[in-house]
Amino acid sequence: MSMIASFYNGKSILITGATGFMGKVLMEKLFRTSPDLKVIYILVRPKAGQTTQQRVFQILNSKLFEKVKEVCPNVHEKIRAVYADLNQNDFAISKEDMQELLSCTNIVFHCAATVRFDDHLRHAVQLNVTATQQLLLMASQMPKLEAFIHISTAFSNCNLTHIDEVIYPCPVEPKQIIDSMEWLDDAIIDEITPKLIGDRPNTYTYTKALGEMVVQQESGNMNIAIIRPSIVGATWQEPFPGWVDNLNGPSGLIIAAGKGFLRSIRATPMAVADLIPVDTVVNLTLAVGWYTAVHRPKSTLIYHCTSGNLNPCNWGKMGFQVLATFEKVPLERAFRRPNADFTTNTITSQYWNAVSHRAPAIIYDFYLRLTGRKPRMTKVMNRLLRNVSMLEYFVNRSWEWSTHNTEMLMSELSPEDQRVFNFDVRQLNWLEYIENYVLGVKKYLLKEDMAGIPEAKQHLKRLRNIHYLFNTALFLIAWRLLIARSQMARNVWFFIVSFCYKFLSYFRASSTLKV
Ligand SMILES: CCCCCCCCCCCCCCCCCCCCCCCC(=O)SCCNC(=O)CCNC(=O)[C@H](O)C(C)(C)COP(=O)(O)OP(=O)(O)OC[C@H]1O[C@@H](n2cnc3c(N)ncnc32)[C@H](O)[C@@H]1OP(=O)(O)O
Ligand SMILES: NC(=O)C1=CN([C@@H]2O[C@H](COP(=O)(O)OP(=O)(O)OC[C@H]3O[C@@H](n4cnc5c(N)ncnc54)[C@H](OP(=O)(O)O)[C@@H]3O)[C@@H](O)[C@H]2O)C=CC1
Repeated sequence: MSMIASFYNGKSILITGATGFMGKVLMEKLFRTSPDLKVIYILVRPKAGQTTQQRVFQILNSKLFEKVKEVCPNVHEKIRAVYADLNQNDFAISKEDMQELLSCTNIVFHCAATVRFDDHLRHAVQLNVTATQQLLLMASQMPKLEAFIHISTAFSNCNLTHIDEVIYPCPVEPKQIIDSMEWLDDAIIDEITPKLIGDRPNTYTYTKALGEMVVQQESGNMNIAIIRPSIVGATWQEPFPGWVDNLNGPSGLIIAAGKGFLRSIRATPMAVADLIPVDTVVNLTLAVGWYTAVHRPKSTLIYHCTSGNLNPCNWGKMGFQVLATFEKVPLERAFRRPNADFTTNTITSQYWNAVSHRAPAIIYDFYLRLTGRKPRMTKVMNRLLRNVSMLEYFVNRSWEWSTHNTEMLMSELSPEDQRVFNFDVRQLNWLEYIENYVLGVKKYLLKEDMAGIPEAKQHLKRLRNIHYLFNTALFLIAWRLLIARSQMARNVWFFIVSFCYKFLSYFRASSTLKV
């Protein structure tokens, strides 16, 4: 019997961010491996016209939870959706709910965050720093609390190249930042944001670093641990390979590439692509929850959940495998044939953006106008290129994360726990994982039917013919313009034509002689 699984049985667990990518996989695994847990409280806000209950209902009835229903048929009764908005004071939780949470919770998993790179500093601080502080305050009033697990990111210190499992302080104290956000207006915040984030690329990584400082400062005598995953990707094994449901990280780029919108990127092919499957992160998180509660380490331990130092893969290999999978399993209704040119040079990248991205969009919009439709491709392309430029920082650098605590924890697990809560990324076969990732993007994210593959392949053949036709026409027009203007070009042209004529005459004569 798994020690970790039995540890969670009978427990009341509080999860923030349970409606997010990682939160859903965390809940799924908990219910599947510890079906006798007491209750999972999740802090949920209404969203997109759905009440909190409707959101939970939708999650529990999704494909991800199919296996859970077999092992835990009463899963609906074991999940308690608590109305909460982490942007509000006391999270806008009702008094009764708060009372129940404070008196019953044994373990807290804090996953909620804003992961947008371009979020306004005020909002990013509110969610990634202030809400973390408030949640810690709540946790400190929980008499039955055994462990508080905070999910951070391996990129919270991406301004460094070698990162240890320690907290690196930011120059300005989080408390000062929180206070200043209350009285500074947006214009001033915009002005000071670049100075505050310093050599970090965005408000996300900066506020996640501040969040870690808050955890350290407010830990009191609670058992706390911090997990730092790198770029979280689709599931590797559980509950089935390739599950993914949002566009963050590489998923959005995989779609953009598969649909032929994005055909080149400023990326370093040899740079380490530090991807980590979401089920690996969840397994480590549950193991850390158990270890922190049972072994009560004296200080707050930080666990890097990364792949680069144990089983490195690079962006070049990843891009190649993504394309190879699209050869076999193309996406439907592609705009152009998929391609992946990686360039490290800014000028070359701008050239490809003009030729490979903007020009086809303009031509397509022209065609839409001609056929009486509203042009839209240029707008889509500009937005895509803006979003891609935000990711470029991460695909042109390599980082080294030490993983002593993660490896120590692995060695502490029984063979059964190492199997059930496997986070040993050395066993990951990248080519297989990427292929499943691409298939998962097609099936679970785009909801495309596998029966449509022959039609998708046919469509790509048509696109290839259009491409050849277009290039031939372009060449002929360019050549015609050139020979109209240059004597030299005319001489070359007559030389080629007479050479071809002589060659053909000789060929015909020699074949006649043979007969
Ligand atoms: C040559 C081609 C190369 C490709 C080859 C194949 C690819 C494989 C090789 C890959 C090479 C490159 C891979 C790059 C990987 C990048 C790594 C990223 C590094 C992460 C490091 C940090 C890790 C973390 O800790 S954080 C988690 C990651 N966070 C993110 O990824 C956030 C990034 N996203 C954003 O910041 C924003 O979403 C942004 C700026 C990209 C988009 O903002 P924008 O304002 O343009 O859009 P929205 O208005 O927000 O949305 C428009 C529309 O889309 C819907 N939507 C947005 N996000 C999501 C989502 N995550 N899931 C689902 N839907 C989403 C949104 O609802 C809107 O829909 P509407 O219907 O219009 O409302
Ligand atoms: N994805 C990645 O590549 C990585 C993620 N991480 C970290 O992992 C954690 C989980 O990330 P991930 O699952 O990918 O992120 P998602 O964006 O998928 O999920 C974020 C979660 O936070 C919730 N949330 C956001 N704002 C509020 C609010 N005001 N009130 C209540 N809930 C709110 C969201 O709820 P709602 O559904 O209502 O919006 C959602 O459940 C984060 O801490 C992130 O920093 C770390 C490294 C990489």
